[in-house]
Amino acid sequence: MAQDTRLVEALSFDDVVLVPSLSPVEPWQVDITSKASRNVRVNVPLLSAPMDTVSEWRLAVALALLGGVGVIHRNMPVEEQRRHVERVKSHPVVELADVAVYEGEECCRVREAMRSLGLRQLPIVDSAEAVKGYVEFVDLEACSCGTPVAKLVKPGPVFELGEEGKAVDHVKRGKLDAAAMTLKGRFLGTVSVHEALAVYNPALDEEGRLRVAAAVSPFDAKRAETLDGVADILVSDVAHFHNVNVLDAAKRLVKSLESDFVAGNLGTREGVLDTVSRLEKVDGLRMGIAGGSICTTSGVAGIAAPTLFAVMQARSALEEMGIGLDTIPVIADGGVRGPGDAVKALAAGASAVMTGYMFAGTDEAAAPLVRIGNKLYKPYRGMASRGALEKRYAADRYSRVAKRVEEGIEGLVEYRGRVRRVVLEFAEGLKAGLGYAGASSIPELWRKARFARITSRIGAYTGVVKTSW
Ligand SMILES: NC(=O)c1ccc[n+]([C@@H]2O[C@H](COP(=O)([O-])OP(=O)(O)OC[C@H]3O[C@@H](n4cnc5c(N)ncnc54)[C@H](O)[C@@H]3O)[C@@H](O)[C@H]2O)c1
Repeated sequence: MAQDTRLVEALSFDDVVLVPSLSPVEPWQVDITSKASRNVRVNVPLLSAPMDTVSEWRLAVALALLGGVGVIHRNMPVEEQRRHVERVKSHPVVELADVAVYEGEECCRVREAMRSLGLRQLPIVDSAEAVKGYVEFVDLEACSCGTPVAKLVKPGPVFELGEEGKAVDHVKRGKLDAAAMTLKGRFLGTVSVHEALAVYNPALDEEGRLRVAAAVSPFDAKRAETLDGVADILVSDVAHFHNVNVLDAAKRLVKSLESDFVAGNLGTREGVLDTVSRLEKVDGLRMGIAGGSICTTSGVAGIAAPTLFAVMQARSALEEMGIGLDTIPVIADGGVRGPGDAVKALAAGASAVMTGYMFAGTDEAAAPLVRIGNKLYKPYRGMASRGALEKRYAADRYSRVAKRVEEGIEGLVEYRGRVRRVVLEFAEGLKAGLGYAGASSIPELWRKARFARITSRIGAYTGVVKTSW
């Protein structure tokens, strides 16, 4: 029977798994650096979605310090959006870490990783994350006997080492500035090897400033002009980029742009072919329609391009045009609940994932904390929800009303603390995933990954109520 082209298969994250492969790498050796757009490298392939409960300067700073990129939302006047972008660009690049003390095998791993990354110092911060000093491993060779030698290289009011006798010993036996030791402060705990390393890898531009992106509508030339050259990336933020009017507007818009331009959202191979062939400049593709946890487009309009399917479609289109996945990076946007979904998106051809949900409950997300009973939450809403649309029309006189229907909901997500933990756990999950797939980098994952269809959900997330994370 001839295949009915009116019915294609659109896979989403829960329809597939990646199958394990012979692996030449340990998870901690996996390189997860990637690209957010043609000219913007990231150390963690993670972008925050331009949503008004999520992405403002505070989250964008925290995320860039951790190696990803925040996309400032456009639900505000353009001058205000530009101030958010500038605030990120002018933020000091301080590497954040708590006090780190390493011993034995762990120390050897730190030494190895610090060497490979060319790192020489670990900072000490207070609870407000102000840097109080730097500890340097001056004799890394000493690791094999389990005794890293620490030296304070930038004295300041440091910390009281308290009952952490180990730390005191190391520091005393080392070359820590004695004067600094007597100052009162607070012991701030320890971090794992990976935490210490991840926080040392901020996403920076050529001038050493934090990377940041900003959302724009292709119809809003003034916004794009105001943000061009200030934000590293301008990210198109419309539900249906594959619309003749949107394409025409984007065609005019990109002509004079200096910043990278990411087109989207797109969901199909045809959409990508039309976009890349019509626009002079496409530096990334934002793929996925209706996949988000707060998105109701599929219910309201019967339309969806599930994120995994959309990434696969982009990959076929780029292959058809002979364009490398590394040249026009694909961003998987919508429905990414954690690193497992992200590994699948990357394996399908994405260079990075975009999420609002994973960040919505963090301290740094734009919405205020809400207490209900004895539990803490943060508001989270779709950008096509009633509240978000009302705010947009009120704040932005250039907005046009194209539809009179809501395509998103407003709700609450559980508070989940600092964004640092979310990103570090995410990075560790990715490394584990690539390790299972036998890939030491994302481009290798593109080549090696094998998917399998599954007939029902497997493993965890069934029945057992999680008490952590
Ligand atoms: N990623 C998603 O799945 C998704 C889905 C819905 C909305 N959203 C978000 O919600 C916000 C509002 O999005 P928006 O695009 O609806 O608002 P919008 O009013 O900014 O629409 C922009 C343009 O996109 C085109 N367009 C949008 N929906 C269309 C449709 N159904 N048919 C034909 N053309 C259409 C029209 O030209 C419209 O003028 C944005 O931030 C958007 O990213 C995202």
